Amino acid sequence: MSSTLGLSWDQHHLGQEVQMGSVARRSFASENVVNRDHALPNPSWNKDLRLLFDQFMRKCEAGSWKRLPSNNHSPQSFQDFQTRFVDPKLPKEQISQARLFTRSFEDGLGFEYVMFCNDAEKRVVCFFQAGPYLQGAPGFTHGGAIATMIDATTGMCAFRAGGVVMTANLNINYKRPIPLCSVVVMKSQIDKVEGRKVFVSCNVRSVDEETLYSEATSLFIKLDPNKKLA
Ligand SMILES: CCCCCCCC(=O)SCCNC(=O)CCNC(=O)[C@H](O)C(C)(C)COP(=O)(O)OP(=O)(O)OC[C@H]1O[C@@H](n2cnc3c(N)ncnc32)[C@H](O)[C@@H]1OP(=O)(O)O
Repeated sequence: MSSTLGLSWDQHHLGQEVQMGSVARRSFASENVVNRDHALPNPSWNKDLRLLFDQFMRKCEAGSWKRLPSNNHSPQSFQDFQTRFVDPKLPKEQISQARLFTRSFEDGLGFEYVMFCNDAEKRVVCFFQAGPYLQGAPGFTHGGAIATMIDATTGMCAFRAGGVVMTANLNINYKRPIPLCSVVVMKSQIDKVEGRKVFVSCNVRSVDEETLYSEATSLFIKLDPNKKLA
């Protein structure tokens, strides 16, 4: 598959590391939204996801890896992005409705995941549990959902290395179908940076690493602060 997917920095991470379990309450338009950190265990996480999470939290204590928090919306970063790259005359109403696609499902139904980064090695690892609403072929995860998570993971990798980027190209080889509700390990790394181009690769494997589900390469472009996107 070759596609151009994804605004590939996660406007909700933006390099902020927050305390585990922290909950920020924001008044947003007329509604109050509990904007919690979704990259923490919840009752829908299966044993594999919890084990991987615990294993990497121990690596975080050792110092080389960092857990990346993840909220479903962030008015401030949205606004910063819009001010820098988007025509300010575009309608603002939709901002209050905006949610990060991958965090828009109820717990356990869609994308359950946590990412960890190792900035020194320019790597990001994502542990992803595909919920039942992500079905494609019966019993298996939809290819678009897999592409979304590859885009999110490689995008985070590019963002950590290069700042605000967008996906210009994403190529995926789907080698084995991913059983629905299973956990997979997505490992991404920066291959090279040429000017504004950031090349990232990614593989998706089973928890025991025996099965290679997908392989991907992505090209991200660092946004030019002097160019508007729209
Ligand atoms: C957690 C993650 C959240 C994910 C949220 C998902 C949100 C979304 O789905 S929306 C995002 C989907 N992606 C997009 O919409 C991007 C659309 N594309 C664009 O806006 C532009 O093409 C953009 C910003 C990528 C690059 O534009 P621009 O800054 O003008 O760069 P441009 O000058 O054309 O190119 C820069 C260099 O990259 C190269 N390049 C650009 N695109 C490509 C490409 N597809 N393939 C190869 N090279 C490319 C150019 O040739 C040029 O190279 P060089 O410097 O050697 O001449």
